[in-house]
Amino acid sequence: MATKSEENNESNKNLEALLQWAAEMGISDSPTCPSSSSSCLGRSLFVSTFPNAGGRGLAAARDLKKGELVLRVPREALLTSDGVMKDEKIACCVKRHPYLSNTQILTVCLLAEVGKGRGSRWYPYLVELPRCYHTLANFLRFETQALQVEEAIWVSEKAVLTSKLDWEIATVVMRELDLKSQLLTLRSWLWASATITSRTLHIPWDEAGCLCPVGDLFNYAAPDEEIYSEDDTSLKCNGTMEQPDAELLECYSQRLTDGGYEDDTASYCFYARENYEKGKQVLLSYGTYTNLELLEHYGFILDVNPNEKAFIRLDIDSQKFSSWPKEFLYIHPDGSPSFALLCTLRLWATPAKLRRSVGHRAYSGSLLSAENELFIMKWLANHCQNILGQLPTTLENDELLVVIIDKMLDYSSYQKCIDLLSSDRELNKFFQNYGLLKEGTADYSLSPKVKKSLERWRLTVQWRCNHKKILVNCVSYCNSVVDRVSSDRDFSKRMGYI
Ligand SMILES: C[S@@+](CC[C@H](N)C(=O)[O-])C[C@H]1O[C@@H](n2cnc3c(N)ncnc32)[C@H](O)[C@@H]1O
Repeated sequence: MATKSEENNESNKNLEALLQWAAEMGISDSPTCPSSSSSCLGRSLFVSTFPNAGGRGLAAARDLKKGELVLRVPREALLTSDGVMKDEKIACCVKRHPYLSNTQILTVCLLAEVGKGRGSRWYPYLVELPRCYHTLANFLRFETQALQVEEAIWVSEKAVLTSKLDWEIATVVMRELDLKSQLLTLRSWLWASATITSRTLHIPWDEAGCLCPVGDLFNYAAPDEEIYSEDDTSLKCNGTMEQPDAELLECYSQRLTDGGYEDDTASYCFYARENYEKGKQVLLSYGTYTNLELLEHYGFILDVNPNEKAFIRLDIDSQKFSSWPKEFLYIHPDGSPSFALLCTLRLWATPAKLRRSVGHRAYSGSLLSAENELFIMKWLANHCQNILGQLPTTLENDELLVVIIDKMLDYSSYQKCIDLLSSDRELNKFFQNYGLLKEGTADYSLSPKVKKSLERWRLTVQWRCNHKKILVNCVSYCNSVVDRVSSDRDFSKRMGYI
């Protein structure tokens, strides 16, 4: 077995080979001043490791100015379905199966290129791809259940089932392509589709996107809040004060990226989203995602995510009271209800015969009456508390569990973890699942398989912690509004309650 230092040497060599190949393909971080260097990086960017912000990523090689072009990747270097299908055999095979989705086709193309080994024109890129992903489709049952929230479990189970179904359908084509047996497995499919969901970038001619060598080394930062605010009613209501405009939302989301394919130079271009000091990590916004979406598509979550939303089941038929779609009814990370949720609750708490006459005020975000506001705030606080009470563990439990899992991930031997086992039932269950609670197992070291599972489990516990924190924040938020409205008559007057 290779030692850690042998592995590091191997990985450095692979990275050097990638950067040299990329330079030969015309990829450059100095697009205005081409150089004949053996690496495509070094003038604006360099590869570095950021243990708490995405692992391997790109850092500024000099002070960078906001808006500066920092990397250009020519179309020829992009791994796209049409690029791979220049290979006649692959093209013919794929074309015989018109029912395949664009994403299935790109997944098959990626596996076909991997199957070519050194014969692939993207070989130096392919060997540098991660070996393992923590996107939801890779979660085992135990890890999925640990999300605790029914809707989140459903999203996770759907991701697992969809991937399996996609694989079953695509297997026929992969057989026809004579792919090696190890590339035909569900495991390989999950690897390839996670590579695609977590690394592709948007291109105008293929909805599956493209794999962008070197450009896919940028780690993620959420888009700036000022670009798009959920409570921006002009955006959501589009003048009618009633229906959010899907086209407008789409157009806003398209702007939330710091890179894009440019026809005039036939290349993917990346721009600095802000000023960066030399040595700082240069980040890219892949789009606006909640933590569950980040977990589903990218396999990580952000502890501070301005786009996080806690969707809660309302137990009321919200459609009867307002025209807001369900996806607009949620709680912000600071505990405040979304504009649409507030509006819906205010109308729901209004007597039926008055609803029509106060509708326009509710839709413009106005409070309806002190009584109405007190009622909905108390109701919402109570509702969040009930939801928290029904979940199997408390926020405090979960926070402790994350600390314990971190310790376990630090320890290489099972022996060292054993003391921690008595502290948590869920932890015992985890080890039982892997048959590690039998006598005589204390000397085992944690296998890579168990470690990967611990990492995925940590993500789910971290996700539910964040979700519970939002519900707790909502209770505090509602209570503070209740206190203010009921105790401060001046405030109530000022706000037009009385
Ligand atoms: C496009 S790749 C970025 C480069 C990647 N770190 C690598 O080593 O190849 C996207 C992946 O990087 C990781 N990542 C990106 N941004 C992150 C962040 N802010 N926090 C944690 N992980 C992040 C996730 O694993 C994600 O799926």
